[in-house]
Amino acid sequence: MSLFPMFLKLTAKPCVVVGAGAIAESKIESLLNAEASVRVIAPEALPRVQAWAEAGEIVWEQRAYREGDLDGAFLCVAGTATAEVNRAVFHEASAKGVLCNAVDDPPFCDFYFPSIVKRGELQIAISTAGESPALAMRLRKELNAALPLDLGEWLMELGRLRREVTAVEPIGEPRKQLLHELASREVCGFAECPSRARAQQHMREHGFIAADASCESTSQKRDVGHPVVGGTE
Ligand SMILES: C[C@@]1(CC(=O)O)C2=NC(=C\c3[nH]c(c(CCC(=O)O)c3CC(=O)O)Cc3[nH]c(c(CC(=O)O)c3CCC(=O)O)/C=C3\N/C(=C\2)[C@@H](CCC(=O)O)[C@]3(C)CC(=O)O)/[C@H]1CCC(=O)O
Ligand SMILES: NC(=O)c1ccc[n+]([C@@H]2O[C@H](COP(=O)([O-])OP(=O)(O)OC[C@H]3O[C@@H](n4cnc5c(N)ncnc54)[C@H](O)[C@@H]3O)[C@@H](O)[C@H]2O)c1
Repeated sequence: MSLFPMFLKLTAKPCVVVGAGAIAESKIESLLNAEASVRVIAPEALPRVQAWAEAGEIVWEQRAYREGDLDGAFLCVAGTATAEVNRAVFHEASAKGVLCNAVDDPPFCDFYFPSIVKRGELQIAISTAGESPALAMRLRKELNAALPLDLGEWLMELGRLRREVTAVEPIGEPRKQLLHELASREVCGFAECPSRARAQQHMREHGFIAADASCESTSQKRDVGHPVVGGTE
């Protein structure tokens, strides 16, 4: 099976989760992390789901699923422990063009949940197309242990630097080459931020900034040092 990988912007998008047990809870959490507008439909909910409802972070409708619940939804998760209910959700979703994941039931999924390695805005999503979720999990742990813990902070700094460069330097080969150079961790990881100095030198040479402009980035003040490798999960 050839799956199409993508990263969705879910902010404020109406998402429905049917079920509020352990499995649904983890899906609700990842939807909330993506700032989705989450509506949960389930007769019973775990304490964390109840707490989200009490805090107004989700809407919980305390009842069984019924047809029509997906009206206006962008995406849904069928996460009850009853395959028939999950499949009914999937069928309504298909009829209405709503993307659906029926947990652990591949024929009734339009999309799969991947294993995720996260460092700030950096996300690596792993899928085996359902061949082996256990392998996806193992690779997630291996990547997590191998990647520097401060990668997210460094990426934020890199993004800031990139915006500075793209604001003044027109699209073209020199800009592209410079951005590749800046994205080299070996360059960016040092306390003196030669990466920023390099960007300034480049922009000076091309007349975008005054010759005496100084470097005011936080990366200059912070000793980023050598990358600390390894997450614990
Ligand atoms: C990645 C992760 C994300 C998440 O769930 O959020 C995820 N499963 C995870 C763990 C996991 N799931 C299972 C085990 C036991 C070991 C094993 O079976 O291998 C473990 C490991 C464990 O729990 O230790 C059982 C299982 N899973 C599926 C079936 C049905 C089937 O295969 O037919 C069965 C058999 C059920 C049964 O026994 O009847 C199906 C799916 N599981 C998927 C995702 C989608 C494909 C992902 C991909 O593309 O690879 C897919 C297709 C649909 C979906 O649910 O989205 C998450 C790891 C998160 C992390 O990194 O921590
Ligand atoms: N718990 C696990 O560790 C685990 C691991 C892998 C797969 N799964 C699978 O994930 C699914 C859900 O597991 P779980 O542990 O979260 O189940 P659970 O029994 O804890 O929770 C089920 C939830 O579904 C709700 N529900 C039941 N009937 C409903 C209906 N008609 N309409 C709406 N909501 C309804 C319940 O109120 C409850 O909130 C199951 O298919 C299970 O096999 C669970």
